[in-house]
Amino acid sequence: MRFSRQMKTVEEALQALLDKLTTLDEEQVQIKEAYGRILAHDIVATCDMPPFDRSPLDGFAVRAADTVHATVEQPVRLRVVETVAAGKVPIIPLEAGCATRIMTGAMMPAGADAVIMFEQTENPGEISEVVGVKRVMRAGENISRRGEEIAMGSVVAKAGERINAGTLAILATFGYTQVSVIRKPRVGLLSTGIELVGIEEPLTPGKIRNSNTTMLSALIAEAGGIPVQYPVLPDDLAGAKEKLTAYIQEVDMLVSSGGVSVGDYDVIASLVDDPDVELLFNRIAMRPGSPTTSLLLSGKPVLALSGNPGACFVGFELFARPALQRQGGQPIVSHRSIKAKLGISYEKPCPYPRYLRGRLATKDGLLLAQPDFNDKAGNLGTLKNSECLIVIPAGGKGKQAGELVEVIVHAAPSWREEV
Ligand SMILES: Nc1nc2c(c(=O)[nH]1)N[C@H]1C(S)=C(S)[C@@H](COP(=O)(O)OP(=O)(O)OC[C@H]3O[C@@H](n4cnc5c(N)ncnc54)[C@H](O)[C@@H]3O)O[C@H]1N2
Ligand code: MOO
Repeated sequence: MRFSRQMKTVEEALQALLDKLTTLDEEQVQIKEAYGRILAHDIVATCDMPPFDRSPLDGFAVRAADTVHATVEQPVRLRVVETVAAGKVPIIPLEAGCATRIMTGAMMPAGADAVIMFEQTENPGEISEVVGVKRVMRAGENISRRGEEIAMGSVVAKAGERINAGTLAILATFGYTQVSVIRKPRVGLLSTGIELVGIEEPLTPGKIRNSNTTMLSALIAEAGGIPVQYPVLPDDLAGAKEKLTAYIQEVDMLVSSGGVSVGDYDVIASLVDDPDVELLFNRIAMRPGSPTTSLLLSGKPVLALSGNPGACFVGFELFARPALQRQGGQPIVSHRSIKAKLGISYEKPCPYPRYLRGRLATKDGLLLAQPDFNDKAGNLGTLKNSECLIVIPAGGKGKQAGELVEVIVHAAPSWREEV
């Protein structure tokens, strides 16, 4: 059975997983802790912005009608009745022949309908009881009107958006001290295999250090989840299943690495025929990571990635990140691929689509996708350089430099310029 199961395409497998996932519930966080979180609801403006008519300049609030004869040679002289600083309320309504000295951000006095900047008046550096206006003003000129940017009640940020510095400026301006966000998915992390030793342990023959758990913890945190690390799974099926069943009660998803192929000690693989699990997929038409498996245990998802670090990384990007995005209420980023020109020919034949790690670069202003040739599934030295997955379609020919390829961007591109 384990050797004959039908393969799903990457798209079919991802859909099968996403179909089983729902967005988690919401929680309230203080605005100080909200950076990077996902909004659970639309945010509405609680007042107009600006909240009052204000001056965008340091200058004089005037009545435009008073300035119709003003010229540089013959300025119109107005009596200065008051000075208004930002934060103060003007008390003297402006009458004909008068002006109010006004600072940037200060409230407009009643009766004024324009602001002239200091630089367009006589003796701009001087504080005097009379101001000489050197040009004609239009009614409404240089006034930021109440609500001109944002009207009270309008939606200023949408559910599902990630809170960034700009969102925080909006929340602060509208007086939100707390905000409802989607709870972060708790992701249990497991690895399998008695060859694995801890980072601090010495290497003895046959052993390697467990690098996947540390790598996956970072990827989970980066994707908005909370990694919860569990001990390496025992390599007997009954023991492993018991542990998995206990761990999954404490988290929203389990992600494991290793033990999914057809080896004698592949405990996750042995679970796929278990009547207590609902198998979503097992073996995918892709390279690397074809043994990637997913199943539901106690109704919650287990995503079993390949043990090979390169395949584990690619499997995370293609399946775990979208799954976390779905649970975390975010848009599914891998559904949006872009097209770029392949920078270097990739001619390795492959019966399945190949997801090459790579990076985005520019040459003469054009976008290039540069594959990483150190792409054996067991290699890990260049995982740190990956910012995208370049899709090479199945078939014997691969793709030539300059051909358009599909690219799934998973990290902020560095846009290095190729020379
Ligand atoms: N007869 C077959 N053998 C294999 C097949 C196959 O189809 N038929 N598929 C190969 C492919 S493709 C892959 S990928 C691997 C997947 O193996 P598993 O996911 O079961 O992983 P393991 O066998 O446990 O380990 C593979 C490799 O990765 C190392 N590893 C495991 N865990 C970690 C970790 N946490 N940190 C660092 N490195 C880890 C492990 O020592 C192995 O070297 O199977 C092929 N075989
Ligand atoms: O997933 Mo295995 O990498 O496909 O080598």
